[in-house]
Amino acid sequence: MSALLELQNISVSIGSAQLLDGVSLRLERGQTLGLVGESGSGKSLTAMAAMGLLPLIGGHVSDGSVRFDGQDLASLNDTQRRALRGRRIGFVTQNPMTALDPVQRIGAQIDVVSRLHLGLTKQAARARTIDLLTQLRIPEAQAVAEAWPHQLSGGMKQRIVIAMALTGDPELIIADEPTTALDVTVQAQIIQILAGLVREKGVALLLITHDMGVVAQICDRVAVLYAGRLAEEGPVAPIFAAPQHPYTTALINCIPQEGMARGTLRGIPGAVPSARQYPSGCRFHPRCTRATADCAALTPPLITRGDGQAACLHLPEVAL
Ligand SMILES: Nc1ncnc2c1ncn2[C@@H]1O[C@H](COP(=O)(O)OP(=O)(O)OP(=O)(O)O)[C@@H](O)[C@H]1O
Repeated sequence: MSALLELQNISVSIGSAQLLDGVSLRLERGQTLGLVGESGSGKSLTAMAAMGLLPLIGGHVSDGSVRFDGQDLASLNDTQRRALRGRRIGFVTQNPMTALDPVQRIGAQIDVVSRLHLGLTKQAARARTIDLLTQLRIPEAQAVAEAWPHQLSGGMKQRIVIAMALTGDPELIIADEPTTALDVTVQAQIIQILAGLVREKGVALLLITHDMGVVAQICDRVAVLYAGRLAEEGPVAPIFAAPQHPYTTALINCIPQEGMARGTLRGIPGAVPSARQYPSGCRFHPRCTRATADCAALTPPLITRGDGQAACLHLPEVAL
């Protein structure tokens, strides 16, 4: 059976800038794939490519293909692509404020999605809205449906956005840093809600995050992006036990350890280069502790390691 979502060697360009270079991902039904990397590594562009949304920002897939349930997105017209989003693919954005209309009551905003995608009557749509809110353990669902967005907390608003993403009964949910705008205590609840949807409804989840701790908690596989290229990809447990790529190691080392004093959060020295100034060879080499002269000259190919792959000229000798 084909994967639910498959990106095969895609490159993405906006104008003359090539922003993604040969990225491949596979996501099976009922699985969670974490897509990680620092800000600017290409996570959001990958998500937009997966949803066929690149034209919105003037971008396009310049090489490779994006397949959903075996179907090449490039072979669909705009109407078909729109039907796919919202119906079979649900999207949860970073900031619930931008996803909700401040001048419409909550219920009306969710109703409209199921009327549009499922063709439900007004009454049936409202019943479905209440059902979805209840499934997301929102107390007093009736009252919340009558509320305005500004009356709800940030965490509650993000649950509403998740409810909207679920209205079409999607097979895939793409969540782009869904907890960034929320308080730390609420972040864990939202992550648990998403993990629950995978467990209970069997949806596939593409979770974009820069939090490796969350990846370790709920993902089956992880894909590590750096400067528009895949650094490493594979099942979570072996990657955390023995990361192959130095960038993955650096990201794992940034996870705050229990008992660590506040303010001692470690970062990776240096910064992700901008797309117009990608270094030659391995794009991570200027920040890499393992780099040699070769790393500045040669582009490392992706090498299969166990059930995963990593792109480094100096992979550890012992595979997983
Ligand atoms: N519309 C655009 N036009 C030009 N360059 C862009 C555009 N969108 C993104 N980029 C560039 O593409 C690269 C990847 O961006 P992307 O937003 O995918 O990163 P990200 O990993 O999602 O970061 P963040 O965590 O900050 O959302 C960056 O160098 C960014 O500056």
